[in-house]
Amino acid sequence: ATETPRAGRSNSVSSPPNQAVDYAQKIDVNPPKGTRDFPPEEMRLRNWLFHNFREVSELFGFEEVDYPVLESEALYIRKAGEEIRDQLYCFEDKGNRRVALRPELTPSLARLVIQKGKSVPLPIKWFAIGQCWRYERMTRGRRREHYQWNMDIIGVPDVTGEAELISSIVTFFKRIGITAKDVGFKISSRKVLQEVLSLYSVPETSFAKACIIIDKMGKIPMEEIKKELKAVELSSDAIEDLLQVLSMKSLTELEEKLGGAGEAVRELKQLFSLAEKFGYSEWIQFDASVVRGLAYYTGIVFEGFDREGKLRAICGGGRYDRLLSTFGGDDIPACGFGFGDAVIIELLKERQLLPEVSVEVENIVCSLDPDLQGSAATVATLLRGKGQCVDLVLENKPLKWVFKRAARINARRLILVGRSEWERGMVNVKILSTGEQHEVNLDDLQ
Ligand SMILES: Nc1ccc(Br)nc1
Repeated sequence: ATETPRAGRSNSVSSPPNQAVDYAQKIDVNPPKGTRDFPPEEMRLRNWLFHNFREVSELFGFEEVDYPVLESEALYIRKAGEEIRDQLYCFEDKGNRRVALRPELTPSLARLVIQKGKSVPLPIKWFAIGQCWRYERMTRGRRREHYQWNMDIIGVPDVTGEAELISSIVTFFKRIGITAKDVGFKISSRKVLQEVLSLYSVPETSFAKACIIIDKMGKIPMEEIKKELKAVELSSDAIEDLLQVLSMKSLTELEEKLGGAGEAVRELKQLFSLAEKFGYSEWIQFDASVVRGLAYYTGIVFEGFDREGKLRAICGGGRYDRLLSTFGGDDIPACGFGFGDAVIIELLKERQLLPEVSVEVENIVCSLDPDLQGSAATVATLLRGKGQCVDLVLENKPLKWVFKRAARINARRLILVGRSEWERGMVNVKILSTGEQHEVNLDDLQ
């Protein structure tokens, strides 16, 4: 007898032939398109990743929060042409409410901060790990859900906020074995765009739209970028100037263009200076082409990238000083980032850095005599009471089957409850790695 893995569970208890059964249509056992199951091995890897997200967040003094995966659609109705808006997983519920599966966590955070109002003193430092959704035409075969780790600082206007957030991500990367040779952060500021466009009479409403268009650089042809920028009322001169600035990779170059008096250059210089103090200068670089694809960013923006250039952005974030006021809240400065659960795993695979997350159980307990099943339960409960993990064999199985299961679950010890030993208050303990076996008095078992 072996512990036979079964492709799909056959109906072990067959219904009696004369009983009418409704032959339900065989269901599709795969999860909905674009979504994932997390069977044990994948769940252990996910738990390992989230454990590291949590450990770093707590190391930085952040408190964990969460919000409903279902939110009012109104949280996401932004008119800047964002992909996140086009792919909103939204519908009308049975109460005729327009609702959406959250595509990101930041609007929920803004909603909760406003709800809490003065009852939560500033600065707020919250983190969350939540599943986010998009309705993507499956033609592109991309996922429709992912888990995002977010850290946000509300109420700190200085770039010390952004510097702290980048430090937390660097700390995370170091914890899991990623170095500055593997990844870096491209850093810029939307104030660069703002200061260039301020040289031209560009309507205020064009700014966010222009950012979303520019974020598509490298993803769609440059001619299309220019066409879309013209459509949001940027003149040809403004576009040429903008594209020239966006190609800049040095703060010196930027300062020559914008001068040193503006906020954009001053804040970026301050951030790079703080990076020295935090000790992560080798991880960051100025790159004016970084604007990120969310309309609400107003200042510093950054994204983590893999230096081999094979993968999509690993994480991204920035300052969003206007989001709370656009939701009717006070004018409170804020910054934060989002870090998805997919690209990082691809990167770890690429770098052979995936952790060993095998299942490990301290004890497997079984009785060889059907009359001693209860005694085995007593032994299991005694060990569990001492904090020991026990896999209790719940049916009368041959020893060969027990050994096979013990090997599969990586059990360290096999506790055998046999009649003659039990009558003497003893059990048989076998160390499975060495085969060493000895009798132990139940009172001494630990
Ligand atoms: N916003 C968002 C949601 C879900 C996935 Br997968 N990617 C991006």
